[in-house]
Amino acid sequence: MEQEWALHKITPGCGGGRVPSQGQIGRNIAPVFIFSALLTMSAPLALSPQELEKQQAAAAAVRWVRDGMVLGLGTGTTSAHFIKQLGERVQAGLKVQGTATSLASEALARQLGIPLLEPRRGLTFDLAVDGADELDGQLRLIKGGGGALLREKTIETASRYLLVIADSSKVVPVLGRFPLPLEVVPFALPWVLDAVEKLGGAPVLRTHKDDSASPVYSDQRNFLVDCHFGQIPDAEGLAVRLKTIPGIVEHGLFMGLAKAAVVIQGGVAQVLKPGEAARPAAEFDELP
Ligand SMILES: O=C[C@H](O)[C@H](O)[C@H](O)COP(=O)(O)O
Repeated sequence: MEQEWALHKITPGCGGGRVPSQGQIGRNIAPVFIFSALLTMSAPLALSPQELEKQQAAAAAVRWVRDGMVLGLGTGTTSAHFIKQLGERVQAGLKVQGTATSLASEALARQLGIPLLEPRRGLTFDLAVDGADELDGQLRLIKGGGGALLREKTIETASRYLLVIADSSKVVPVLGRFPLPLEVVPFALPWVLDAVEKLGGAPVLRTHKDDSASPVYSDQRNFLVDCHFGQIPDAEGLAVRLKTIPGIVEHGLFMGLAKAAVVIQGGVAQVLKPGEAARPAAEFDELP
């Protein structure tokens, strides 16, 4: 299925192999529907400690959404918690509109009754809320573990405020533990792999977990390549070099975009801002 990646995440440091984040799910079943069903089942599901942290970060963020906001809706498991909680507020009367950063998030938002806006000239966003695969103290991000990096960077560049929501595992001193995702035009793949190796990376074409001959496609029908660079001390420099390689449509380094992050630390939702000490999210009545 085209959207299978929505429930699969690559595992840091293991050659781009991916694990289902909702258990073993058959490839022939649309994951959006499974995920939606899980979110709407009446019997409460036991969430793992990590899922509870994601839910907690999402709850802190949804508290700052106000009537009239135009929202960018992120992709991934943490964003799905946010969309679900936003949907509850919309059902309770909150007036917002949004554009989703993936077909999976769009389907979830639509199912929950969140009004959606199509891409158009001049459309900007008051607030984008999205997860991340890694973030450092300057709020540099690695994103794209769910394959949505191109739409995410597009929407988040058009947003006045990007708020990252993340569980405690996502904060790192230096980016690079998580392999850097690239979206690559299929024709260009061999030369992109050569060029990334010359930059010191170990690129791996993302394939389906149960069929390593079958590449994962992005929503744009491009390939996804996960690049192990080890620590990335000069993320800005690497981003510039990746942009010069023909066939790389986008890379998963997001710099200078996030205004703040809500991260769970010691069980408490903390606000991180670039280069500042953490403060409890509960101290902020409005966006930090
Ligand atoms: O392409 C996917 C996105 O960049 C996600 O926001 C990122 O992978 C984090 O996902 P999760 O919240 O599932 O850890």
